[in-house]
Amino acid sequence: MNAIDPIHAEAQGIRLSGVTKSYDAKAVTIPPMDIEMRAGEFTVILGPSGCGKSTLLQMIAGLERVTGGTISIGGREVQDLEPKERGLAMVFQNYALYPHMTVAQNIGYSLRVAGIQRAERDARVKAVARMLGLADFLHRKPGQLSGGQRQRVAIGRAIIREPGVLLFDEPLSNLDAQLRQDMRLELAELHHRIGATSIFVTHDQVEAMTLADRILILNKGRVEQFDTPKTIYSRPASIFVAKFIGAPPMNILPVSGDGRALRFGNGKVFAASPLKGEFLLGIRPESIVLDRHGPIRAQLRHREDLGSHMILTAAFDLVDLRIALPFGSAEPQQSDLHLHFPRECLHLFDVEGRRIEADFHLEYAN
Ligand SMILES: Nc1ncnc2c1ncn2[C@@H]1O[C@H](COP(=O)(O)OP(=O)(O)OP(=O)(O)O)[C@@H](O)[C@H]1O
Repeated sequence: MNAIDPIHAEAQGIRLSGVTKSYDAKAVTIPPMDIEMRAGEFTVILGPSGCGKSTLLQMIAGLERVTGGTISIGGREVQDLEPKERGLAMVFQNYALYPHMTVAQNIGYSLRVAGIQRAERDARVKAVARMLGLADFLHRKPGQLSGGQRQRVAIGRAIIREPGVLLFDEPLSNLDAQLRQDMRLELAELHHRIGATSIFVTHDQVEAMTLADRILILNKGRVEQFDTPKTIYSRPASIFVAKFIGAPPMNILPVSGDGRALRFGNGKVFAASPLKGEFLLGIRPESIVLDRHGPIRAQLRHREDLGSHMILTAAFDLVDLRIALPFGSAEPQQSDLHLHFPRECLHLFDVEGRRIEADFHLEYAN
């Protein structure tokens, strides 16, 4: 133990090979999955309700059995081991604290079970409590704490044994918006201090973008993309990812290519490109530029002022375009909008919704 960071874990890498899960013979919840999380990495699992986030986390934790495949932690196969034999700890959404025990007893519980001497236990409980800002509450019962303090106790209880892997299942979802934000920052800092490999399940894309080294996006149990927040945002691997990250979601426009150009907007806008067939072009609302000389025309239908920014909805060709304007931008004075789509902000997908890297540039026909 070192004097500044009393809790420091030996981080363990995690590897899933061909892991599958079926709760019953009729449906496959997780088709074969191969992923690897590096030692010390912070992975956020993100996806819509029912996509299998908790199932995946619980298989790693050992609370659900795998139907097939292997899970290794630190190079050791664990899929047949009990949760307590896997060298990990878990923090849940409902804190599951012992109500009759004090904060100190809750945090130190696993050390007591492990037969660690009182003096050492007390010293470690105090160190963890200091780290989590709980030093003044050690003698209180969970019922005398706020939601955020209770969640810190649950985290303290998880980290005190210095697990190589920490698993979080929506730990912040019961907290109000301000507390969520504070706890998010605390968790990020804690992760850096402890150094454990962390896996965090959430519905919240802001949590995912701010906490993760890499985000694992699941769709019906399949991995859509597993990459850094920056890459997920700037080079989404599919329309599913493109629309899942970012609010309002990315605009998607049908385009068709004749081998020389991709045309959209009644053929008035085209992209010189050798692609042939039907495609989908994506542009984020915040990437569209209002520009008096912009060659793309759209009809303003609706505006929503959100304080920090404004969202315009405008009819373009057969779709409604969403346009996000930062706070302080000049508001359009008429319903006839002139827009510009910067080339570097355009994404191209095939009709199945998979990203295509293609060389093209926009041109306009008058
Ligand atoms: N014990 C179970 N028995 C049968 N089916 C289950 C069981 N647990 C989960 N499922 C099913 O497996 C699928 C994935 O569920 P899971 O809870 O992993 O999703 P999730 O992404 O965590 O969802 P949410 O975000 O709503 O918590 C769902 O279709 C769910 O109905």
